[in-house]
Amino acid sequence: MQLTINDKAYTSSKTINVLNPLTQEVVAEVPFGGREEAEAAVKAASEAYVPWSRKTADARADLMMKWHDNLLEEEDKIAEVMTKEQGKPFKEAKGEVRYAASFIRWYAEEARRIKGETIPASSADKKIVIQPQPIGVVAAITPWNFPAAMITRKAAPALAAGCTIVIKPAEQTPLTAWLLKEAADKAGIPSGVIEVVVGEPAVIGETWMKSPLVKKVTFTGSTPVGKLLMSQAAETVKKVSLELGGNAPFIVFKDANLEKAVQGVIQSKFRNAGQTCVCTNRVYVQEEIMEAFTQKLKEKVEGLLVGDGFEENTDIGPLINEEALVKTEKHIEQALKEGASLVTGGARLTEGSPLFKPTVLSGVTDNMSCMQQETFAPLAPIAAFKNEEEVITRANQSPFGLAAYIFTESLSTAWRTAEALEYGIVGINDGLPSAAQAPFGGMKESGIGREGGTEGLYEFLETKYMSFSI
Ligand SMILES: NC(=O)C1=CN([C@@H]2O[C@H](COP(=O)(O)OP(=O)(O)OC[C@H]3O[C@@H](n4cnc5c(N)ncnc54)[C@H](O)[C@@H]3O)[C@@H](O)[C@H]2O)C=CC1
Ligand SMILES: O=C(O)[C@H](O)CS(=O)(=O)O
Repeated sequence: MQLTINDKAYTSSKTINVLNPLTQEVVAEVPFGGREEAEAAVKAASEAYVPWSRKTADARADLMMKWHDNLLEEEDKIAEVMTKEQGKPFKEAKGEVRYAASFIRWYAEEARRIKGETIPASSADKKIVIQPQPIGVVAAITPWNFPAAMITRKAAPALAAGCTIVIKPAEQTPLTAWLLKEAADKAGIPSGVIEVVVGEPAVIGETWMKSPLVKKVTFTGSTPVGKLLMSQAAETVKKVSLELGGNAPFIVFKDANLEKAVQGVIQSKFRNAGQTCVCTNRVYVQEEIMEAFTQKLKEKVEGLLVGDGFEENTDIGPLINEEALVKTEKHIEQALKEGASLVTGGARLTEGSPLFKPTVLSGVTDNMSCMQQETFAPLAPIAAFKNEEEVITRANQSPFGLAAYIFTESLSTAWRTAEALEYGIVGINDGLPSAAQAPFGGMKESGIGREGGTEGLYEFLETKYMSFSI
């Protein structure tokens, strides 16, 4: 695959192999850039910034919609590449392409509604006007788990605001990123407005964080890397948006609709083989319904098909790498050693396989690693709770605060519990709350800022006011 920066081929002679996580086969060999490529991308984005920001909102929006249309036209092609390099089932990959495109559409519409306002001045001879302005060149660093949507969730609001953007995709999934870039080029989005650099994470990251041309950094990935970028941003006081790790509690009250609650666990736990930052990581079930809920969940989980993402009925594909599999095995082993019980699953499909059986543990306690840490795998540990006050306290006992889920048929219970939970996203009888129009993001160490919604647009705008003496 020929990657370019500002329409010029990489100078880096280094390459990496993109591997299929299911088969370990080489999907493609791609150039692996470093400082030179990172600097060239920022230079191109900086040169493209003034012309792009001076286009009318309509002009930017029209080009964005052409990009949107190109993605939908190439849905199958992009999804096929995504399944090959990331492993998610093809049907999920197609859904991700549509989800990714939805951010472009939503922000193309928002571009036309970036408004200022006037403020009544304290004296008759003054007028005060607020004028939102684009922040400038944006640097985005994105993860492997959503190779398309995590790019457009950053690039779409940035372009709508009038910014240009340099993007470093995860080294595991550069091909999807490149297809998005090609679709943008085909839409007529000028060179330099979106630049994609595949290469050394630490080198590219440090180059962009040190560059005075980069005004904003937006990152989705692990909390440790997010903290590093935040510290690097301090040197030039860059604005940061961080979407980091999670540890989502899924709370099932005794009055919950059991069918809905079980379906909610399936949706929020096993999507992308449990490799999403909003995946349920802890299931809390009120003790009165523990037996009925666990049995129903066991039956549903055992109906999930683990296998090759290109098989039509596959529900769960491979984990991204061996490290992820070993972490999952350790979480299960430790829980069982400390008294938890295996309800279903608990191992790889076969010895050494990258496929992990969807697993449910019961009798889990809060001190276990599978409850304390983000497993990022198809593991659902279940713990019992007695009452609302207790479960809220336990659910909040985490340094993370991204997503949480509540299943109950009582509006009062739902409202009280949702308000008390320290999480940026709360699904109430809903296991799939993410949407382009909603401000996605976390509290505490799950991140800073929001992506999606109008809030997501303002992450790429500076607020300026002008005071006129008339
Ligand atoms: N919030 C989310 O959606 C995600 C959370 N995670 C969490 O992170 C854990 C580890 O996953 P990884 O893929 O290893 O995440 P990671 O944070 O290492 O990688 C995410 C992105 O950061 C880049 N990166 C890594 N080190 C960097 C550095 N020093 N400077 C600049 N960029 C750097 C990577 O190349 C990739 O593009 C997962 O198990 C999960 O718990 C991972 C991916 C997405
Ligand atoms: O980072 C993630 O895991 C995604 O943001 C999850 S979602 O947006 O697809 O819900």
